[in-house]
Parts: sequence; structure tokens; C-alpha cells
Amino acid sequence: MNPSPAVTAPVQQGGVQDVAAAARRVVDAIVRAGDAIAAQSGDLATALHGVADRIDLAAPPLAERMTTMWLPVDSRLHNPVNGLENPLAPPLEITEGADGDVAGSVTLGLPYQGPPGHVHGGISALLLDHVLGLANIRAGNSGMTARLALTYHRPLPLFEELSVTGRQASVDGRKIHATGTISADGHVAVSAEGLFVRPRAEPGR
Ligand SMILES: CCCCCCCC/C=C\CCCCCCCC(=O)SCCNC(=O)CCNC(=O)[C@H](O)C(C)(C)COP(=O)(O)OP(=O)(O)OC[C@H]1O[C@@H](n2cnc3c(N)ncnc32)[C@H](O)[C@@H]1OP(=O)(O)O
Repeated sequence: MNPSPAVTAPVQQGGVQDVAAAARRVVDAIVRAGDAIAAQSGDLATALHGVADRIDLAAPPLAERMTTMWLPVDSRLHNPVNGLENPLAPPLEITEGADGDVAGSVTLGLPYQGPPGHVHGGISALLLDHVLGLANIRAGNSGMTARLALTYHRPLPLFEELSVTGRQASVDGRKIHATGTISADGHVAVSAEGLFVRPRAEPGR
């Protein structure tokens, strides 16, 4: 289900989304293989640099790419959480949302490992910061993250579908409070309370 054009971007077959998906696969394969590719490392690095050189040649000036980052459509495609054109995004799939809430799902592999078989705590913070931010956008009052407090209740497993939720709790002038969770197998593993502050001027302006 695609609940809101405000927080998700259309899934496209082909195009840059496919390139980003292939790049994610390369990252995953490197982390999985580890020392097993040491003997081929020269060839592999040369091949990957060749791909990067080819892509770099086509790139427009950096400033041109940065200016639209806060525009909703561009952010939806390029943010590092659910941006389908950003290889760093796992990507989180926004699957559901009601009454301004945002819900998403994601299965994380080895590149996101912290403790053995479990998700690095900073990745949980990344997911929750973004989903709380999206919940604020959906609720119609959004701001910059000023404070994000996370409680890690239990280790969060890799290779299992995770459910991420976010909702706006209250608005007090420019201060916005939002809460969220990450659950695995129906159990909350991480919960978050965030303070977001609507800047006096839009960021980057
Ligand atoms: C408008 C933005 C949204 C646009 C959306 C476009 C579409 C995009 C689409 C998709 C995006 C998906 C969503 C993304 C989500 C991710 C968000 C991030 O990752 S943001 C990057 C990380 N955060 C920073 O870089 C902030 C850095 N900090 C600042 O810029 C400032 O400190 C800021 C804006 C947070 C506050 O600055 P001041 O000058 O406006 O704040 P003062 O006037 O001092 O305080 C206002 C009130 O807030 C409290 N406050 C401020 N900061 C606080 C803090 N850290 N802890 C506690 N209280 C704080 C103060 O005590 C004050 O409260 P009293 O009015 O006195 O009651």
C-alpha cells in the first residue's frame, strides 16, 4: 500500500533505482565475502572504480544536486533511509500509515551488523529519526531533529522483517514531539522519543 504521496516515491522498474539496487547488492556481497575475495581484490577494485568513473562522468555539478535535497520529491528519492535512488538506503519500505502515522518495513543484512546477527544501534537511530520526521511531515508540522532519545529494549535481529512506526505526539509552538518503535516478531526492540524544532528559517536558505 502506498499511503501518502507526501512521504513515499514511486517504485520504478529500470532507471536509477535499478542502479542503486545493484550497488546495494555489491556492498552486501563484499561484506558477506570478507577475506574470501582477498585474492581477487585488485581486479575487483579496478572493475568497481571503472563503474564509478563512468557514473562520475555523467554527474552534474554538486551544487545542482544539493539544492533540491529538501524538496519533497527529491528527498523521497535520495534520502538515506527510504530513498530508492540512494544505495545507502536499506531501503525502508513505507507500507502503511493512518491518521498521520507512518509505518514501514525493512529486512537488514550483514552491512548493518553491530552485535553478531543483530543490527548496529546507530542504524536503529537512523531509521527512527527518519520515520519520526516523516510522521511530522504527514501530520503537517515538521522540523529539524533537536533531540532523539532511544531506548534499546532487546537486540534487533538481522535477516528478519522489522516493523518501524512513527507518530507525532504533540506540538508546542515550534517544538514538535514524536515517538516511534522498531519491532521484530511483534516485540518492540527499540523505542524513540524525539524533539523536533521548526527552524525560524528553512534550512539551507
Ligand atoms: C523544516 C524541515 C523539514 C522540511 C521537510 C522537507 C521535506 C523533506 C522530505 C523528507 C524528509 C524526511 C524527514 C527527515 C527527518 C530527518 C531530520 C534531520 O535529520 S535534521 C538534521 C539533524 N538535525 C539538525 O541538524 C539540527 C541542528 N540544530 C539546529 O539547527 C537548531 O539547534 C534547531 C533548529 C534544532 C533549533 O534552533 P533554534 O534556534 O530554532 O532553537 P531555539 O530558538 O534556541 O529553541 C526553540 C525551542 O526549542 C528548544 N530546543 C532547541 N533545541 C533543543 C534541544 N536540542 N534539546 C531540547 N530543547 C531544545 C529550546 O529550548 C526552545 O524552547 P523554548 O521555546 O524556550 O521552550
